[in-house]
Amino acid sequence: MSILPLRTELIPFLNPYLPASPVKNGKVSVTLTYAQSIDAKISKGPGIRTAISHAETKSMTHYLRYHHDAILVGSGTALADDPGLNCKWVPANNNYTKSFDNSPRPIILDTKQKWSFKGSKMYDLFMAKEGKSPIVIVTKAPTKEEEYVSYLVCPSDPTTGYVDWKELLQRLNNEYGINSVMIEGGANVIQQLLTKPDIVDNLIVTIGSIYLGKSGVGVSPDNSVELTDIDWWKGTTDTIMCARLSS
Ligand SMILES: NC(=O)c1ccc[n+]([C@@H]2O[C@H](COP(=O)([O-])OP(=O)(O)OC[C@H]3O[C@@H](n4cnc5c(N)ncnc54)[C@H](O)[C@@H]3O)[C@@H](O)[C@H]2O)c1
Ligand SMILES: Nc1nc(=O)c(N)c(NC[C@H](O)[C@H](O)[C@H](O)COP(=O)(O)O)[nH]1
Repeated sequence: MSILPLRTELIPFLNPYLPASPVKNGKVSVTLTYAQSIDAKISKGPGIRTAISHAETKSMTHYLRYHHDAILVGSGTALADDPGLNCKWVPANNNYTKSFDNSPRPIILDTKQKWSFKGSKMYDLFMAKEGKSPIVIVTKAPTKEEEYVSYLVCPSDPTTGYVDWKELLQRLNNEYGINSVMIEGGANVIQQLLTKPDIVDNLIVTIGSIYLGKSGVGVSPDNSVELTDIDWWKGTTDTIMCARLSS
């Protein structure tokens, strides 16, 4: 399925929030982005793929993907949404460029190896040369290894079971040459990162005109979080907020 043309005013609006090039102080540039309802839910319920945003802001997502080396989601999102994580946006006057070249490298945080590449939308796109193959983050040597998948073993904190974001990003930079990562969810990943201004460089939130109700999956950080460098764009049914987490 193709995407709507990008609304032209989104280009100057997003420009200050795109990854720094070249990277600043050797730090991998991280963009945290997601779509939420008016009541701060990102899906109708656990594991339910839910359309929140208008097609014009979906095009923005693909434009953002074009500007990042990699795109990361948690295993919950990979399992619930079966996302393609490729890039369908092409620069104007460039009919030649292929989705494969423009697409970021998918990264799946799948410490328990619950997700399979084979049979996924990502796999079909990779086979059609319209998307890249994933890097799967595991915490110990993988119990099964799939063809075309790269496994990155990152030790985890024994109490939380989580890998350390700084270390993970450093390894992605050192071992895969990744300088920028767009993080698209889901709830668990977003919650962690909303309180990490040292990791997240830019925050881009789409707010759709819908309430998803009490059984929806919400995102709300453990502590209050202040934002800086705030800007808003208003589309047909959505608004987009770009900001930075205050440190
Ligand atoms: N509206 C949106 O923009 C949007 C975006 C993405 C997902 N979603 C929705 O979010 C829901 C999924 O969210 P979720 O919270 O269940 O799952 P998630 O995608 O946040 O994945 C959580 C899993 O990722 C792994 N993980 C997370 N942080 C880790 C860390 N630091 N170290 C190691 N492993 C880590 C763990 O295995 C954890 O169980 C789905 O309903 C999906 O539709 C919505
Ligand atoms: N921008 C946006 N609007 C939404 O309404 C929504 N539900 C998501 N959700 C993000 C989530 O990660 C999705 O799974 C991927 O956006 C799907 O990605 P593909 O199009 O398959 O590549 N993102």
